Amino acid sequence: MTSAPRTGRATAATIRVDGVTKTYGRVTAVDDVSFAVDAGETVGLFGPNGAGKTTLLRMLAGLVRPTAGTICLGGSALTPDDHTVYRTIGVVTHESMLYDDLTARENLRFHAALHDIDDAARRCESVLETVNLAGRASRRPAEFSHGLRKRLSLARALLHRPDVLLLDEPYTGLDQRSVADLAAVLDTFGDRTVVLTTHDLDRGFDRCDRALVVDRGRLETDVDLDGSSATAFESAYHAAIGVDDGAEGR
Ligand SMILES: Nc1ncnc2c1ncn2[C@@H]1O[C@H](COP(=O)(O)OP(=O)(O)OP(=O)(O)O)[C@@H](O)[C@H]1O
Repeated sequence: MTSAPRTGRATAATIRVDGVTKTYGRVTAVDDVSFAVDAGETVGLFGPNGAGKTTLLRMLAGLVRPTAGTICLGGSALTPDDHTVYRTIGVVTHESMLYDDLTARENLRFHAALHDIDDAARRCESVLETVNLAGRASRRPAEFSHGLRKRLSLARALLHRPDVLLLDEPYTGLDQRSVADLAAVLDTFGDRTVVLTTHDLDRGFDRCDRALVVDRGRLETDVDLDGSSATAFESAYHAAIGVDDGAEGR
């Protein structure tokens, strides 16, 4: 069930992370991590609080610069000055990156203009429909609940039809219905590439093809979830972070 990191696979990797480290002063948030994600894979970054999941995801998104190592997206190295590669990714992080004084529709139109999206007006309406916010398009995100803001952030991330979607804790703060809506949206994302962080072993297991378990900044194991049961994954997860089954909260 536990497989080696897929860095040696023959297929062209959409994402390649090589020897990436991130330090903040004396804190090593991410410690010499390497992995690859193939086109069309959905990969979950799992691990306890402070493991380094968000830092890794933010480095993939170009929001944080690695202290050492390289990250390539679609064969191009992420560099601070080359913004073209960022057009191929959509990001949903804890910071919603929404403008509270614009309506939901205006937020999307603004983002569409930044990305020079063809047929922007129609695309914005289509994405609002996708995330089930068409009826609230004229309202401002300041009036939205956490779940609605998350949906609008997702709409913004999908707008420019990215090849890769990066989601930081997508399930946090969502009710059952919103989780189901998110699943439906991700289903429409089809065979494109998704990397997400989560504490939710069950939902992560349901959604992901692969789990990368991170602890204290290190990549501890790489689990093929398609070939695993939920129970086996849970055991592998707890073994990787060095605690007995059930001892670490979800
Ligand atoms: N901007 C920062 N400045 C200083 N330390 C940071 C910064 N960002 C993260 N860290 C530290 O890096 C380590 C990894 O943090 P990170 O947020 O990546 O973990 P995480 O796995 O996402 O945690 P959680 O599940 O709690 O969100 C932690 O020790 C954290 O305190």
